[in-house]
Amino acid sequence: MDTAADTTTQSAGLTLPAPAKLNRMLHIVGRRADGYHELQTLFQFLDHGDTLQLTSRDDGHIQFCGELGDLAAEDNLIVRAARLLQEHTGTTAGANLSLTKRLPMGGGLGGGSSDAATTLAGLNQLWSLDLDEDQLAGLGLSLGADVPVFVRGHSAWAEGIGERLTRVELDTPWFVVVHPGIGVSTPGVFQAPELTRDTPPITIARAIEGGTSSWRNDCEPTVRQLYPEVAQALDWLNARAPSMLTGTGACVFARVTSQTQALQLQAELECEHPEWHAFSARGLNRSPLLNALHT
Ligand SMILES: C[C@](O)(CO)[C@H](O)COP(=O)(O)OP(=O)(O)OC[C@H]1O[C@@H](n2ccc(N)nc2=O)[C@H](O)[C@@H]1O
Ligand SMILES: Nc1ncnc2c1ncn2[C@@H]1O[C@H](COP(=O)(O)OP(=O)(O)OP(=O)(O)O)[C@@H](O)[C@H]1O
Repeated sequence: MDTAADTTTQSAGLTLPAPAKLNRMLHIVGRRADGYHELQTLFQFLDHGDTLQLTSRDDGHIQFCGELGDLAAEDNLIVRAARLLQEHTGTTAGANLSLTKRLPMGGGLGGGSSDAATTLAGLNQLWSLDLDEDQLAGLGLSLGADVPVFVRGHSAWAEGIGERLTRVELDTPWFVVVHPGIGVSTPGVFQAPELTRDTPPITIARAIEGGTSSWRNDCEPTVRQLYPEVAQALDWLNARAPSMLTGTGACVFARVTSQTQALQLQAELECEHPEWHAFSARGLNRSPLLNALHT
């Protein structure tokens, strides 16, 4: 039994958050030749998300443990991020990666992208690789367009397919986030003929000066049409507080004025709609990942 080695590995471990994101607004301003859509969006983090435990091992093996349904290891963004870092740096180190999954998969909260970013940043530290933020964000982009914002860890205005980022400061209200218990297909939404793809581009200043009451998500009308459960959740929330879709859904979120109001709304919702899942969380302009890495 290799107790001494286990103890050493344990003491070198890290426990890090992989927070959710919200798209506080999302405009589709065009479509590229490869079919991907050009977006303008405001990203903000939530103080709610997954937790990843990372410990180093010296046999080069990447061992994952966690509940991700029937997702194959080669599709798991955590495993892919770890292998990408190994290939890029040539390190001989391996890792045990253990995930506590709280964010619904494919919910528009960016859980998979956030897990990947936490893996990149955590292993960079654990393996003493010394890659800088730009290098990690570049690697992250090859895993998914939403990964760089989680690596950089600041609220951001994003353009392109979401990879051109400008840091911003947004209001940080409480939110009630609701998953209406169904899965939304992101490719399906982006392929829908009725999707609005020609919103005129605006400047960051105009987006921010317009304020929360002017923010909307161009995917919302299409998602409402394709998924009546999302429409029902939005209508229920909108009757009580200003509410929107995040990403392509399925999650929707209500902006409220206090934690008390958030918890009251969540309790009312859980009573009337036990088939939906809800949580309350506060908006953050700095990701809890940055705080955890720099303490
Ligand atoms: C819409 C956002 O939620 C905004 O944060 C994200 O950009 C979506 O990111 P995601 O869920 O990681 O989605 P991806 O796995 O990158 O894309 C799934 C599919 O959606 C379509 N897609 C996605 C993003 C984008 N800007 N244009 C697209 O047309 C593409 O067909 C792509 O194959
Ligand atoms: N570690 C992971 N956690 C969650 N999903 C993962 C992971 N690795 C790969 N995936 C795949 O990525 C898909 C999208 O996951 P994710 O939870 O990031 O979606 P999302 O919340 O809709 O993100 P976005 O807002 O970027 O669209 C999942 O349906 C799943 O197939």
